[in-house]
Amino acid sequence: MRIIDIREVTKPIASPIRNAYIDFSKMTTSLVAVVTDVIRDGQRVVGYGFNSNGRYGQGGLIRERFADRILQAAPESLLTEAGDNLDPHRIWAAMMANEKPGGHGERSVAVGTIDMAIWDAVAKIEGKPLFRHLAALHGREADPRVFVYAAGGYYYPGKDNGALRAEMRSYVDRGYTVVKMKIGGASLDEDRRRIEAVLDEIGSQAQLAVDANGRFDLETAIAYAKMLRAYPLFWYEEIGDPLDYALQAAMSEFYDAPMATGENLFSHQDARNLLRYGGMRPDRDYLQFDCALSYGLVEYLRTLEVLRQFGWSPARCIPHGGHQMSLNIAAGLGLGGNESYPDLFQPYGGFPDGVAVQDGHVLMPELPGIGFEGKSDLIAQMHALAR
Ligand SMILES: O=C([O-])CC(=O)C(=O)O
Ligand SMILES: [Mg+2]
Repeated sequence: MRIIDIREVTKPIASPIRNAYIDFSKMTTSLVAVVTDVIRDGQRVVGYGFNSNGRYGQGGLIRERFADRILQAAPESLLTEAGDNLDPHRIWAAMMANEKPGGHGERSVAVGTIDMAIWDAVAKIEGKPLFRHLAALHGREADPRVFVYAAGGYYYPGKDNGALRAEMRSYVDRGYTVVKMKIGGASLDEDRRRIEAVLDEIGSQAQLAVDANGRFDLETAIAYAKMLRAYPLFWYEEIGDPLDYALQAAMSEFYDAPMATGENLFSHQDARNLLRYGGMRPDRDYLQFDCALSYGLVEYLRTLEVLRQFGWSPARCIPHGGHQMSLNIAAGLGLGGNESYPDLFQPYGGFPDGVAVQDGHVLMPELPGIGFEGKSDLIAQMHALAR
């Protein structure tokens, strides 16, 4: 059993949207295929991965460092002890040979993308959905019913509050019970009007989360906290710079209701610093680490271990990114749910065809691997790369 090829291509996921920090007019993602020599049900096993959204394609790093290290390793050194499957942990170690610690820049995205494809292949070789395989590995009961929330509410050229209301209404009509919108890309007064418009639209049918995308300094963060605490928000997200743990810690004095952060922390060491120094509260706050951006599931398992050491439940994790990989981790390892972007970043995000949101939850279908084969627009792109 061996990996015979790793292919990658950069794909556009551009749209005219803007958050408080960036626009997505040139956004891309890397799509990766890990081709094995294993045959299951008459088909070659190929694992697929991509890197969520927000960090652009990582083809240079994948081509120049990480894919070659896997392809050049002795094939048997990448297998489980029993030799009956690929071992994601050993493959991870091969990828990270000769990489210094710290400075967790975007190599974590390149590694996370390949890691997703490896786990897809592993679960296909097992002939199981990844969430069932993960639950079995960890001696847990899988729960195929996963909470999802609808992320959107971006700043958009020409979009007024009427269009924002219509967008949020459409999420509620599609079964979501929590919706999210951007803040910090307009004045505080304008954001207040946007929030009030959305709250008026969704009424008691759903709750609203707001996301500042790391834009605020402490003074602005506090000014917004004083405005926001008048509303019954689901969470106040990524308030200041992702690495400014002192700012995050200070916010707990000004904001009692739930806060969320972590989508731009890319290692278990950074996650640990957040828990050590960020004043996050395990009884109400949420952690949004996205494995696709942060060295993959092999590293995410280390992050979950850090959480355990600090007294946090995995149920406080609702990852960023809206991809099926995190859905599987949620269903298999008991995360609190997953993000979803009903109208963005297609075909990469979302659910297998026919999976509908009901009462804010989806039911995972029983597809081998991550489940990409169940999403026709996505698997068409994947098959074009390798099959
Ligand atoms: O706008 C983005 O970069 C995405 C984001 O923060 C989120 O989904 O929470
Ligand atoms: Mg965010």
